[in-house]
Amino acid sequence: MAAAAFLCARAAAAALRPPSRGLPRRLLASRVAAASASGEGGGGVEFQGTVGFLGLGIMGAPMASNLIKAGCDVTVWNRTKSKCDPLLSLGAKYEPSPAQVALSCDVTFAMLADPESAAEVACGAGGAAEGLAPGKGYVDVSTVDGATSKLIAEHITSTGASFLEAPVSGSKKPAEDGLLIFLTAGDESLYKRVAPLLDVMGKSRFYLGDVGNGAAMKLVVNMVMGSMMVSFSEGLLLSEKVGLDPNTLVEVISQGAISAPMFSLKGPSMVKAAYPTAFPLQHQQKDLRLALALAESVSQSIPTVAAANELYKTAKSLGLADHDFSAVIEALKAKVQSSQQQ
Ligand SMILES: NC(=O)C1=CN([C@@H]2O[C@H](COP(=O)(O)OP(=O)(O)OC[C@H]3O[C@@H](n4cnc5c(N)ncnc54)[C@H](OP(=O)(O)O)[C@@H]3O)[C@@H](O)[C@H]2O)C=CC1
Ligand SMILES: O=CCCC(=O)O
Repeated sequence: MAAAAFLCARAAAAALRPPSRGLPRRLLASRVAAASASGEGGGGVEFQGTVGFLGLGIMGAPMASNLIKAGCDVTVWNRTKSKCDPLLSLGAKYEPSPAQVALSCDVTFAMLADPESAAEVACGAGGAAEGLAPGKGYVDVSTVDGATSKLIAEHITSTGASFLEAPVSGSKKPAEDGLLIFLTAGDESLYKRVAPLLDVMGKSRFYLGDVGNGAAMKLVVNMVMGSMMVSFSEGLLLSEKVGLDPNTLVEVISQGAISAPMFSLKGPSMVKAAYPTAFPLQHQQKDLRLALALAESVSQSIPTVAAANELYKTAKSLGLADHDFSAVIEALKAKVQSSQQQ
């Protein structure tokens, strides 16, 4: 086994020790490094091998970075090559296509924008499937629908490799801090094999059975989140309209039964009409679109989500696709303005 891979195994084992769970990741990473350097850290679960990472956007970059900082031997690829540079500075290797990453690594993770890009990177020309073979694993952590995930699973497993879907709950900051929540489904032995890596990048993980269940869980969580954000936006605007200070509303909400980290985190900047991107609005709208299709597939009506989706679509048409999803409040403002003009 390569020295770096061994270090990764020990780092991951150290990361699994119960007292370390929930610590700020930087502290954990330095603890892991110290444990490795001192020769401490035998026993526990070990990851044996090299790790590929495809897709270095808002989420993929910090996730890959945490693996590197934990001592893993990581090879990266991104469509826009310049986004690989910070990872290369940290010690990552580079390969010029998803196929070559998959060929050179034991397990490859993918964090892509949407179903189309996830399928293209896994199954398209030069895609990961071309580099996979028996004994290798492919873990798709992108948020996609179950049908896309099953399609990718079929391509991957037809090479003899194993497949795990593992979308994440948690945004940019939890990704940086290694505090994501993994919603996994698919090959259980691959799940167990990569568990040490998931524990470097996240604070918890769920194994949900067959491929499609992780995607479904993620879409249900995000449809609730998208509707909550719309309801919160309506409250902020209404409070202002009736002469209240929306900052006080944020504080009142934070102390009561509907308190949510999302409101406390995003409320103050929303009041200032600032939307620094953690979760791009276009991805939230994609998730609502996919959740609506999921609900349709079991003939369930989700009218609140349908209404929220329309607002995110309006926000996109206002040029806010790349802003944080909290910018959906601007679609409401536009609606209020146009109704006042009528
Ligand atoms: N941001 C968040 O808070 C969270 C996001 N997610 C989900 O994670 C996934 C990634 O999100 P995030 O990192 O925020 O998104 P970004 O938009 O920051 O990154 C998207 C990534 O996908 C790549 N990509 C897009 N289209 C293609 C394509 N056609 N071929 C190859 N690569 C492509 C981009 O490459 P390039 O750099 O070249 O554009 C980039 O690496 C999404 O599915 C999202 O829903 C899940 C949890 C939280
Ligand atoms: O998919 C994005 C989720 C963002 C979050 O969980 O805060």
